[in-house]
Amino acid sequence: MAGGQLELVKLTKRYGPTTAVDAIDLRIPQGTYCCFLGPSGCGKSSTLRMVAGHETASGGDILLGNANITNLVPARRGTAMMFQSYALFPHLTVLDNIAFSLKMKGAPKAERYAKARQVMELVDLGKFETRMPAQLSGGQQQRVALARALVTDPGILLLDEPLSALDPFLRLKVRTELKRLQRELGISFLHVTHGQDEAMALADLVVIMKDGRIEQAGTPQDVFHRPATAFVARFMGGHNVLTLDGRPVTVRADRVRLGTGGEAARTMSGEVRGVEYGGATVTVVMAAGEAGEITAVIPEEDYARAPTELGESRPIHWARADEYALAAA
Ligand SMILES: Nc1ncnc2c1ncn2[C@@H]1O[C@H](COP(=O)(O)OP(=O)(O)OP(=O)(O)O)[C@@H](O)[C@H]1O
Repeated sequence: MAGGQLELVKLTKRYGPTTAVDAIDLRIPQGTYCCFLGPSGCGKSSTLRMVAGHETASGGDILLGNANITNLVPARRGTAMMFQSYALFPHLTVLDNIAFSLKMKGAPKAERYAKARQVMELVDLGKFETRMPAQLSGGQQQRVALARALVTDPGILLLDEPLSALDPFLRLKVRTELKRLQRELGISFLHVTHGQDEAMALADLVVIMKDGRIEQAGTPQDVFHRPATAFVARFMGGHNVLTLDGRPVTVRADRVRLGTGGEAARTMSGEVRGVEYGGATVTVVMAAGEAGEITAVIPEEDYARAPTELGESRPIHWARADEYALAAA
């Protein structure tokens, strides 16, 4: 399947009185790894389910390539979805689980198995073809689910929290594998996640949602270095959101330093409220009067030269060039 650009135009989902997705516009070029990020209930899954066709749109359009797929049945869209629960058939072998959707499409047996084996190689499942799902580890079951979604040659792969059931070690490993697969296949992946780190590591395009709307869509560098709103800055973490000279600004925590700065810096006094050792860095939380609470993340060797005491008053500073103006709330 060619796939092509995915475009959401004023896409809306209402459940009774609740507007879960509020007229969002988004363009995702072909071959993009796109992560949807946001707090619980912001509408990420509803958006994904509308693209998959598992949920009807209450308004707006979904365009894939040259086709308007808004009202097509899921099997006709050229999309495939990998579920968090994997949803494997317990009584079918790995090979039959993966070949199943081709059987539904009426493909002859030899063709289904050849295609299923090709996809199994892609996700490194070759030696498990005769196993039943119960005889596989969680990570292997997940690869079966992934292969099953890919066997129909989708133009877009949709993944709803695909890594959340895995332990941290496996999560990192599968994350790398997903990225490799996406690059190899050249199709877009739309991946819903709660994890900022996961989105930063995987995405070409990060879409941050809040209350059914897109708060910001951009590269990981865009959303981290240039958060559009206080919400994005706080949600991505690593930022101080402050009111300076009467306007909302953000200053990255790793740009704040202890001590007095030069002329190009803004220096203020803070009282040390907390110190947390983090290995390569030390996090110091200061109460800075009207500016509010300021967090500084300092390289360990800098901190070791002038350690702080709780309750102590200390000057802190940062370069004015590191202040980034936010849109007013
Ligand atoms: N089938 C449904 N019926 C009624 N309300 C629903 C339904 N599904 C979702 N909602 C509501 O729509 C809003 C968005 O839900 P959605 O599942 O899209 O959010 P989400 O960002 O994916 O959340 P989470 O991260 O918790 O999965 C929520 O307020 C939710 O309660």
